[in-house]
Amino acid sequence: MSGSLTGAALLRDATANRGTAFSEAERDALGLRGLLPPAVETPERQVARVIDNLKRQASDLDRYCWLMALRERSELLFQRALLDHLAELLPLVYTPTVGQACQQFGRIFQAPRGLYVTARDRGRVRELLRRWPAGPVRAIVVTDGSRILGLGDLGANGMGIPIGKLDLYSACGGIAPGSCLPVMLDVGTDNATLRDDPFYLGLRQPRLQDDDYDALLEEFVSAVQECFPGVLLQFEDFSNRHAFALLARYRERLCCFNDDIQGTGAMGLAAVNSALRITGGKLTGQRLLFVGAGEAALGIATMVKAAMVAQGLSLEQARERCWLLDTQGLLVAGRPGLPAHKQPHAQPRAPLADLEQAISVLQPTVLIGASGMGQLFSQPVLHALARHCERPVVFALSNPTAKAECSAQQAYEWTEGRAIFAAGSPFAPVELAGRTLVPGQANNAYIFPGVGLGLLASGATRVSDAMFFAAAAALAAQVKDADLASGRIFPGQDRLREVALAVAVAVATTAWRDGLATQPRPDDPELAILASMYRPGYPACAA
Ligand SMILES: NC(=O)C1=CN([C@@H]2O[C@H](COP(=O)(O)OP(=O)(O)OC[C@H]3O[C@@H](n4cnc5c(N)ncnc54)[C@H](OP(=O)(O)O)[C@@H]3O)[C@@H](O)[C@H]2O)C=CC1
Ligand SMILES: CC(=O)C(=O)O
Ligand SMILES: [Mg+2]
Repeated sequence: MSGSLTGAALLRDATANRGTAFSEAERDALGLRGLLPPAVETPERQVARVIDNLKRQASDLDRYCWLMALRERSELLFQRALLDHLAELLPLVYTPTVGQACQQFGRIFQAPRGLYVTARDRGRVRELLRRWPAGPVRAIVVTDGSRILGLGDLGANGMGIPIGKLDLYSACGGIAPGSCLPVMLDVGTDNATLRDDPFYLGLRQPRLQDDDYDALLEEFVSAVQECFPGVLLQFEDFSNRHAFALLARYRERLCCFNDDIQGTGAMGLAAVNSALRITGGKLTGQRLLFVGAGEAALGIATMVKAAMVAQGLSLEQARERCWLLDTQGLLVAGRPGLPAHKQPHAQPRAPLADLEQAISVLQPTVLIGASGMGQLFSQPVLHALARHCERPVVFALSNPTAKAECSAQQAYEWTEGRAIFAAGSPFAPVELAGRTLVPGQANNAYIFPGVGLGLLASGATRVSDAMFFAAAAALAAQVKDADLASGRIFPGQDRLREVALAVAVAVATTAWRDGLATQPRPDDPELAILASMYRPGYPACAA
């Protein structure tokens, strides 16, 4: 309960309000009688009303708005509905609808949420952070809005992403919403359409560059360390112009990680390993072709190569099995202007210009799209893949749905139902030749909530690569034979909380093993972490 609030003030406090679930006794003790309709309802009945209302909305964006408005009335009911209907509501608070919400952010804006630190706040960032009213902050998700899903630079509209990611921290990772802080670093936007949009809510100026950008980031991270000691900082949807450099700069300074590089890396490694349980192949025998050579692709390629090396290949041999293609063609050594983050992935061979040619020549067994470009996996591309590979693995990781490199229907149809398909955004099962094929959702949502929980449970001071390998193994171990039998390489979204617990135990165990923890190791880590997880319960009021 929020302090000693009573009466109308209590009903207006979103963190404390339970609406019609206040009991008869609470209504008397808290001065609520007369301010509520007489029915006393169970949380289940309240959630049923939420679902009923959502069904009656005209569009998913309307459903998103309805849920955000609900949260302004009762955070508890919002969280309860999300937890009880995770698979159903995930596509609303997360991809794909959150993408639309970000695009329309200024139009659908109802109430501020989270913290805005802007280019104009140089010199007073600490002051802003100290202004945050909610309880002790344990987890921050921060973006600068420069690469929101596959939608590009959305400036301050990108705030929908940290909000959505933190909803999953609570619903899946069991981290209390009151200790989660979404942050928008508004450094301007290079999206001229947005800057001209009358409803745009961010700074109408070009993005800060170079030293000015770095100085604001430095001030922000220092202020975070000072104001919220021990906090976990997740970098999200920064463009690759800064993402790799920021990770390198800060990973040894505080407990932080980049979800798009590292979280996606762990998810991708687990996804490939799960798919191989269907094909019966070995990781060291695969040839992977990534379309895209940015954060997601390089995050996965780095982890896959390390896993191949751990299984006996030399780094050189592992490198020869992972090919990357970007807007300039295949990543080959000696290509002029290769940025530092791409260099370790370039291959000493003649360039190949296009995807179809690359497939014919390299004959990949695993094709991974992380390009942010919808429909790149055309019919000829998937035909070429299926020609040389009996069970091709096809991951269309780009979000939201319209940016997927192909749909589930296309992946199955164009490979005669032989593909093992998963996508970043959810796709419905596909009926083909009398079979029902169930695509998995290959999204870092299967990793980051558990990583966050494990880091906080162990009080980790730093986030290590070993933690992401442990997270990948824990996720892969959660995949059941029944999932694979339907073609789905990950557990259903309704099991995301269970998955997060398993990932958290693996991450925390790594922190305890490697001397990165500040919290004592409990006798039974799984039981202790489970007990620590937030549940949107309705305890009796201290009346
Ligand atoms: N499913 C999941 O869990 C995740 C999905 N994603 C999604 O992946 C996508 C990419 O994200 P991220 O890696 O961070 O973005 P980046 O901008 O870092 O990388 C995009 C890459 O795609 C390349 N590319 C763009 N168009 C083409 C094309 N036509 N042909 C070949 N390559 C192309 C770019 O080439 P160049 O380098 O030459 O510009 C770049 O290398 C986004 O849609 C995002 O939503 C991201 C993280 C997690
Ligand atoms: C899933 C995710 O992090 C992305 O698409 O950026
Ligand atoms: Mg992201």
